[in-house]
Amino acid sequence: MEVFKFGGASVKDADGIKNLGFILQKNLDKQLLVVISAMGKTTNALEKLTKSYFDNKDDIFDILEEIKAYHFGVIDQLFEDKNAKVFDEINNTFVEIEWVIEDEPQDEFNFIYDQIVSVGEVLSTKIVSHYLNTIGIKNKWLDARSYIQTDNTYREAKIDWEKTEKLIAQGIPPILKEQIAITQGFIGNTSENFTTTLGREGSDYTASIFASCLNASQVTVWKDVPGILNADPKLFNDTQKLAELSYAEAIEMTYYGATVIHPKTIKPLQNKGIPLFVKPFMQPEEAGTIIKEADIAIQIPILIVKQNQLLLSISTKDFSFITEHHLKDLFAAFSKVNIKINMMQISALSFSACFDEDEMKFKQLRSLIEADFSYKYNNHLQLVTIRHATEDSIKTYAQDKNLLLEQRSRTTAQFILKND
Ligand SMILES: Nc1ncnc2c1ncn2[C@@H]1O[C@H](COP(=O)(O)OP(=O)(O)O)[C@@H](O)[C@H]1O
Ligand SMILES: N[C@@H](CC(=O)OP(=O)(O)O)C(=O)O
Repeated sequence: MEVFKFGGASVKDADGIKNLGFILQKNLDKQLLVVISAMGKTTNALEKLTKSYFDNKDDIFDILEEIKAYHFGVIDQLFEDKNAKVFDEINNTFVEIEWVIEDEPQDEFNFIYDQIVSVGEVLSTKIVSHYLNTIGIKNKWLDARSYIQTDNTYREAKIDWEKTEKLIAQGIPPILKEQIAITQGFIGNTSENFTTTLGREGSDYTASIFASCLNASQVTVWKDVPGILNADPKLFNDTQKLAELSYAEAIEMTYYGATVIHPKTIKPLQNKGIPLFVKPFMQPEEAGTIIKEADIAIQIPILIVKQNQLLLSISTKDFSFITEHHLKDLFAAFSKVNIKINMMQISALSFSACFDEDEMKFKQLRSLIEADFSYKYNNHLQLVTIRHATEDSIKTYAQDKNLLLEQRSRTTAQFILKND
């Protein structure tokens, strides 16, 4: 069997959903499980709605109406029969949000976030499933929450692999023998039956979880790019496609911040030796990129840019050396507030760490360290990583820029730059 994953960009409008149908039509000879994200920028809009609800703002119903209008606009274009069941089903799905926002917020933000934001994937999969039925592609809509079991770390839920594997391996193969399965990316379920989400852009990871538990022969993620390129085409011209990548290189790229695939996606596939294809949904016949176990020499520099970085420089209050004892306390503080360090450097008198800007977490971190340490920081920075860097690539992307910190290893050069 195979797993396909369609992201938000591929199902952002009626034409996108028709194109998905076209791709599936060409793959009806396979046993297929299809994972789908929320349509277009729906997750961002639901995030905005959740914040507005939590902050008791007045614009909450306007935001909801906008999300509704977008979804009903798409189904209006897809379904000629205005009495089709899908209209009622989508309406009822929105009622789930209305129930939540009817009362004042009582629960913590992350819990509420997951109950509301998860609805985006429920909506998109219901629409796609009904549409496929109308064009004669027999399919079964599955609630991913009946399979993907997690802990209760809301917004960043951890998979309970044992339970998940059992549910998927027992429940799904008989369905795939009969028809295509359509399910949601990004969402899971706790043992108390509450909805969780796996972290932004987590649908790629969902595809990988299903594939691993079903021992799929391959996974294809359908994207708005020709495959994995040596840089984000939204930021750079003249990018080149990488036809093949090793699992290790793909893990490194996503670790350093290449957003084309969710960082947690590759490992479960690598463990089972399942190849991952990244293909363009607009040119489905194209080869795209294959990620697999192989020794693949990379011939060109790969460029990864992370925006909105904060560089924090920490010293002891009496300007004594930074010792392992200090580092132990500092790492404990970073870990406690859940800040992931993207790059760090230690000198005699200071410890510097670069991480994604997050006002709330940074405030918590400062309150943990300021009794023992003094600090200064710069924000709105860029972290540029060049894998397989050449002198030319370093000259082009880092030299003559406002450089705050750099680090180089045999394969990777990293630069923290101040935006001009
Ligand atoms: N190295 C890269 N190669 C290709 N695309 C990249 C790369 N780095 C970042 N991207 C971005 O990833 C986007 C596709 O990923 P994403 O938007 O998460 O897809 P989806 O949500 O549809 O699954 C592209 O539009 C591109 O801007
Ligand atoms: N809809 C979720 C999950 C996801 O993976 O979406 P996409 O496949 O469009 O990146 C998000 O936007 O975070």
